[in-house]
Amino acid sequence: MEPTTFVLFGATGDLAKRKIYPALYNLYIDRKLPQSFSLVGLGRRELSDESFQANVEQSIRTFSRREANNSALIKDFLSAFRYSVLDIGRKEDYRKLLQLIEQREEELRIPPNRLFYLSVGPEFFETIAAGIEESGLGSANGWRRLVIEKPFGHDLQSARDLNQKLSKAFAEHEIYRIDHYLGKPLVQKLEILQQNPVLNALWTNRYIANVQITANETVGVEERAGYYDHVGAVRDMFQNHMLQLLMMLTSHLPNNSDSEMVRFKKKKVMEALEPLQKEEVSASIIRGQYKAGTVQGKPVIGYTSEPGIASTSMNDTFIAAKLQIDDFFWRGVPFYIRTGKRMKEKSTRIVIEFKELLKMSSQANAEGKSPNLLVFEISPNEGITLQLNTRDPLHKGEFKPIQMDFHESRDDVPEAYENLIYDALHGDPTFFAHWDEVELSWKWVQPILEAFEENLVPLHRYEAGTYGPAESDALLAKDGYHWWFDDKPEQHIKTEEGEQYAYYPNH
Ligand SMILES: NC(=O)C1=CN([C@@H]2O[C@H](COP(=O)(O)OP(=O)(O)OC[C@H]3O[C@@H](n4cnc5c(N)ncnc54)[C@H](OP(=O)(O)O)[C@@H]3O)[C@@H](O)[C@H]2O)C=CC1
Ligand SMILES: O=C1O[C@H](COP(=O)(O)O)[C@@H](O)[C@H](O)[C@H]1O
Repeated sequence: MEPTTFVLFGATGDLAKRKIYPALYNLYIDRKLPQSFSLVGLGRRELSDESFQANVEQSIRTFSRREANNSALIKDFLSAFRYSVLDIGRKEDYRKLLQLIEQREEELRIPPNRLFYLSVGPEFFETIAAGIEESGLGSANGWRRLVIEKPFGHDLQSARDLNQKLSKAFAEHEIYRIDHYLGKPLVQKLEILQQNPVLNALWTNRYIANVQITANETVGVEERAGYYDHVGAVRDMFQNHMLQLLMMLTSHLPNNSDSEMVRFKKKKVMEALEPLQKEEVSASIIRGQYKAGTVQGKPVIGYTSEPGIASTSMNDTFIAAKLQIDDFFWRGVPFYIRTGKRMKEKSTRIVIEFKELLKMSSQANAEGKSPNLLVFEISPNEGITLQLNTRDPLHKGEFKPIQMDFHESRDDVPEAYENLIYDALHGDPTFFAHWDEVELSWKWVQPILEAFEENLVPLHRYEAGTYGPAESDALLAKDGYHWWFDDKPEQHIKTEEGEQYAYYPNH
């Protein structure tokens, strides 16, 4: 890998501490960092290099997925870290930064390949990009890359404005927009899995009845009231992570697709997504907000009682949607997507429900029948399960589902940020959000934002610790479906051999 200087804006912040330093440490342990690697951390706080390194050490000891207990390794890792005070609005600080970076590049005898990572609020993106451009930080004789965090805009117009400003300083191929769901190992596997001939043959409306994409969280608004109350589930999760999962699942990638092909195919999916009209949003979108309840045995307060949230807030903490992709492969297949806070369990998964093509010979035997399902468990556990219908000849040919399971041990699974930082260091944009996708996502979501704003969609209060409002179940029931796995205990069916695990609905 090419020698790199990693320039980290927001080096004293929460994201750096919880995600970026642990990811870099794990890459270092796996020998996946460039041989010549230098990091310059930036923030307004006055820190010496030594105290910055001590903070980074604390972060990796607390948050790294691998134990950080080898002092020699930690010392070597930290030796690459330097700190410089920089106020984003102060031009002279960029010139000072340039001097420091040039000095480090000279010491290490490395070319000026610079990765600028903006782990700061989006209100600073434009000023930083301009500061990099004007100071000469970005015009040396090496490559430069800009890694930015979400949120990318607040709506379609603000996203376009932001993109236009960034593109004054950086070309699209130099911009790496992080969507951490694209870094999750199983999401990355979707690219390859759908090219597998076994799955590829089934990946159409001929065999698939419906697709369900769920990202349920047990946490509430936490300490992020100021941010979350202005974005809600629709902007925080749906416009980015959920639509990215949809694109990754449905893009029909040809074998050996490169990043250009991945982007092209994802864009095609977004273009084929049937648009919503503002007035019709309430027919296919369910908006919810949690009230007090019990999550995993602990009583929790309702959203409007959370610190920093107004008692009159109409913000959405849950959204469920029915989408249709109008193309050759997916026409007629409903895609149900939901995400919410303060739900019963933490679970991100995709369920593919297959059509029942073979009629059961006798109605009696069809009792307990369940469709064939393919389940991608994305987090917290990673796995793939295929549930197939079969009959048990020993028991009057009764229906009996069997499961084929693959599960990854959690210790072996790299964190999303490890994968993404590694790709950015490598210059591989496959798992970053291209502007075309971001713009099309905002465009699709825009009528929902307006309908919410104008209160054209009812806000359903749901009890914390449940699976969201009943209207979310009704959205599927209208089509004769239900959300899979919403009630774990009923997933155990009793057979003569004892209790067996099977995927059963809660009704
Ligand atoms: N935290 C998380 O889990 C996630 C965060 N994000 C995104 O990542 C970004 C960073 O979030 P997070 O780390 O939580 O934020 P924090 O508020 O914890 O940190 C903000 C950082 O920005 C720096 N900063 C703020 N103002 C200035 C300024 N004027 N000049 C120089 N530095 C400044 C702060 O340094 P100092 O105070 O020293 O100046 C600090 O290092 C945001 O865009 C957020 O939306 C995205 C996904 C998850
Ligand atoms: O981007 C975000 O994601 C997290 C959920 O991420 P996960 O990896 O734990 O599934 C969410 O809590 C947060 O509100 C949102 O900003």
